[in-house]
Amino acid sequence: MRITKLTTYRVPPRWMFLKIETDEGVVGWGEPVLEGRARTVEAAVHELSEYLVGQDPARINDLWQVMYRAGFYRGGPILMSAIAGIDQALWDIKGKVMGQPVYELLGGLVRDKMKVYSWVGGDRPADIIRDIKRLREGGFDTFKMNGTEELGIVDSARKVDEAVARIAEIREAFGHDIEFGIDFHGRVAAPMAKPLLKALEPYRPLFVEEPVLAEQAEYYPKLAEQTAIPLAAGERMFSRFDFKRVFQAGGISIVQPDLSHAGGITECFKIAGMAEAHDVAFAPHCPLGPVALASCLAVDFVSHNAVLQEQSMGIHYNKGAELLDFVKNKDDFRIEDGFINPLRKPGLGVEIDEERVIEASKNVTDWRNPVWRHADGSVAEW
Ligand SMILES: O=C(O)[C@H](O)[C@@H](O)[C@@H](O)[C@H](O)CO
Ligand SMILES: [Mg+2]
Repeated sequence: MRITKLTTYRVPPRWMFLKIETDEGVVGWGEPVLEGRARTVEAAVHELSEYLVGQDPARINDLWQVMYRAGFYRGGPILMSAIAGIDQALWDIKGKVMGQPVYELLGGLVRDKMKVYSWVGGDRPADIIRDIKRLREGGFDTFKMNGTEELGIVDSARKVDEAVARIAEIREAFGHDIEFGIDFHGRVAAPMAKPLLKALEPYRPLFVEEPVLAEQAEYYPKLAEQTAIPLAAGERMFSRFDFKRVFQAGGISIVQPDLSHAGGITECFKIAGMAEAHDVAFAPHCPLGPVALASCLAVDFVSHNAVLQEQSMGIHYNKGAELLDFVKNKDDFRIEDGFINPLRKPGLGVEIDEERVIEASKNVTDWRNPVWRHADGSVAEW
């Protein structure tokens, strides 16, 4: 079998799908995208396609190594997102050729269902109580929310109190009948992470995500020393080589690589194994589309230390399209009591509605995250 064509489709809300065709008619789908940089990743995919066309799609490991190593420069969000989507599509092809879901090719199920969580409260964490009440009716009991709005490198006790009051209100309303992660979203600098974690401690969140930015990873073990709250990070780390330093330094209890940013199934399966060796939980980041989610699930269902899966149904980013709008087999993604079942169809288990994808790709705006500024006009982490 030979790869014959790679076609990319940028679609709302901010995703990109990749279709890889072969000379035997088997087609694989991937989701190579970096939120806000879809066109850049698209260019990287098409640069890589110069090598890929004519190659045997079955040789995923060799193709991965060539894409990672043979361009001299390596790693980082753009290239690793391009590789991720191509890798996903190659696994989709392999599964379809062998008539098996990808998780079977990776050794079979370690669990019967996977716990998922839902975002609440949006960019500026408001209306959280309302969102939680609504989602609980849908069977969710685990959530994630932003911890703060703009926050200065050093900021006031009042800002800390505002952030904590929101969490106190949630515990007041729901007690420990629900669990939630708090995403600091890179908005909290090291000087403020300490007081914020200390003030949040009594409310026992399930985890705090990106307690500081990935480029400040040396603070993870220091922050972990001062708090019992499990710390999570990973959406802005892009390969085993990024994660290995975090495992060596310690401090992170949950790693959250993104299957569409960290080299795909081939790479994230290895990251999950590295995490297990360090007694670290695996909880893939996935505020994206259905192929990204299916790729997460393929690794979740074969990883003993997979604990929680992010999914984007109802997320504040999904303006213009929802998670399953481009999927024919919507029912396979049904979430019951906060769990999702394995996608049992061959390959990734996603039947893409190609006509709808093509239609949506004709008139797509380029999503950009907002540029936030502090009161003094300086740039604020979003
Ligand atoms: O945890 C999450 O989902 C992420 O922090 C998410 O909010 C960002 O990755 C966003 O998608 C970037 O544009
Ligand atoms: Mg996050």
